[in-house]
Amino acid sequence: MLSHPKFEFEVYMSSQAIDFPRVSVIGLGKLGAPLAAVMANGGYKVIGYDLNRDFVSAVQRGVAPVNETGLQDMINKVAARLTATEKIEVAVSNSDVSFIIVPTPSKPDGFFSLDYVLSAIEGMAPALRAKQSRHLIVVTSTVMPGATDGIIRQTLEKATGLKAGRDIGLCYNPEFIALGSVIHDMLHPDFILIGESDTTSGDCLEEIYKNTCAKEPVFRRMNAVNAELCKISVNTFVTTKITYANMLADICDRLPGADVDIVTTAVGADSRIGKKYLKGAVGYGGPCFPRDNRAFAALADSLGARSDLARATDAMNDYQVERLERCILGLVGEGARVSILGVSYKPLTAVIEASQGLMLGKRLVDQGVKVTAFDPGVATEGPATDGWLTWAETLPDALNGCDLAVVVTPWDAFNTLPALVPDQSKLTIVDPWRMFSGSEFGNSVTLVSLGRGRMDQNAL
Ligand SMILES: NC(=O)c1ccc[n+]([C@@H]2O[C@H](COP(=O)([O-])OP(=O)(O)OC[C@H]3O[C@@H](n4cnc5c(N)ncnc54)[C@H](O)[C@@H]3O)[C@@H](O)[C@H]2O)c1
Ligand SMILES: O=c1ccn([C@@H]2O[C@H](COP(=O)(O)OP(=O)(O)O[C@H]3O[C@H](CO)[C@@H](O)[C@H](O)[C@H]3O)[C@@H](O)[C@H]2O)c(=O)[nH]1
Repeated sequence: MLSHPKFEFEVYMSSQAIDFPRVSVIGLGKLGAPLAAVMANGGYKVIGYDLNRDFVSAVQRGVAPVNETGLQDMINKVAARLTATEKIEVAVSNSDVSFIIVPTPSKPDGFFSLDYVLSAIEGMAPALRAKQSRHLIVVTSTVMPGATDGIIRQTLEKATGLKAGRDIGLCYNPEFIALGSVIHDMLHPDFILIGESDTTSGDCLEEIYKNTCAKEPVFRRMNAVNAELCKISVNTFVTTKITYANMLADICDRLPGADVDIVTTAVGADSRIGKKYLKGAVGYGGPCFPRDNRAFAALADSLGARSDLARATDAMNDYQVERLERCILGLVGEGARVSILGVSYKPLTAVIEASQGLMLGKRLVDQGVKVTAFDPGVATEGPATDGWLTWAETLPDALNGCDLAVVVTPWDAFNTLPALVPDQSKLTIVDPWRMFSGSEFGNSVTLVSLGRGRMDQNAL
């Protein structure tokens, strides 16, 4: 269902196996499964472990346990070096380095929970205690600043009787990957972030990445708390940048003659700012970005520091759904039929966590609008919405009989819209990503491009 662009990982595949260190990956989910494959691709012998037996069985059979671009192709190539086990002690005793990549869900106070990480460490402890050689534990899950050298270290030392940094290595080593391009991002990282308990552990990780990345990456090595703060800072900074572009788009909506793309293209040409993640459109979603500013603010609160910027970014991101809703309600009346095109949080993924499309749909339904949704990447039965939403199986079905369609996720598939809209039907298309210029559609279609000032401000 999802299109899989080809990445050039084939040419980097190590031709010979590297006997040492052997790698285990604890948690074979959206991040862990690709990491296991990339480590095997770099030449390492890799053994995976997951509580989910289906994932273990999939890896044992050479099948990708999660849907990620290029993952199955890579698993096919590295099958001889990649295996999995249902026993955590087998994973630990057959490896020298363990990457822990289990969930760290947000708690109501904004902090990330360590329950899964600590439970994984406790599960590993008997096998770690029994080992004759020094093991390296690498926490890859996103954790709060202070966690690795705090409760994680204490739990590890208590459960194993080993001293971290002396008898056993402990590193924090988060990945900067985006879903849909995880393998590409792992092979071509901007930098590798290592928070280390000791130089030997940091050196070991550095050596691993020299073999697994497509070319020698930039390394940033530091203590764990700096690395933890760095990870969450990258995400909060980038979300603030996206939000800045969205704020400009909102202003441009209301400013006749203004065009947010022209403004952000020029602003992004300043090398201090840069053009990436500067598209004024809809709010950001997904499993990572929306929670990071809340965690950052919670951290600042706990320390007595101010976090106005993180809170403002979070609040402004919430406002983006309201902005879209207001625009749509200004264009259609109660009882109208609105189609939401795209509920995945971005193209090329089926993930619907913090989906702008679903949040918009709920708000519109609450206002008496009849809402249908379609997404090229989400299963045809649609997400569980307790029936408040009608799910269309195809794009033509979604357009059939609707008064307004809004492109919330800019899937390439929506470029076919002009060819699908029947000439005679009256339809308004709201285009926050400015995929269309207007000339593609016949006279029966009203195109509302957000982020471009219009003389008609009724819809805003
Ligand atoms: N997905 C991303 O884009 C992304 C990016 C950067 C960082 N992260 C971070 O990586 C971590 C994992 O995220 P994910 O998206 O891979 O999650 P996921 O839910 O897709 O996968 C986690 C896996 O861990 C397994 N698991 C849970 N407890 C376990 C245990 N005790 N032992 C073994 N396996 C266990 C689960 O069964 C699951 O398969 C989180 O901290 C997340 O914040 C994710
Ligand atoms: O100019 C942009 C770029 C992205 N987005 C939105 O931002 C969200 C996140 O997109 P993306 O960064 O592609 O995906 P994620 O998989 O969420 O990855 C982010 O979150 C991960 C988990 O922390 C980090 O590892 C990555 O570096 C970080 O990019 C999506 O809703 C996008 O639509 C925008 O709104 N405007």
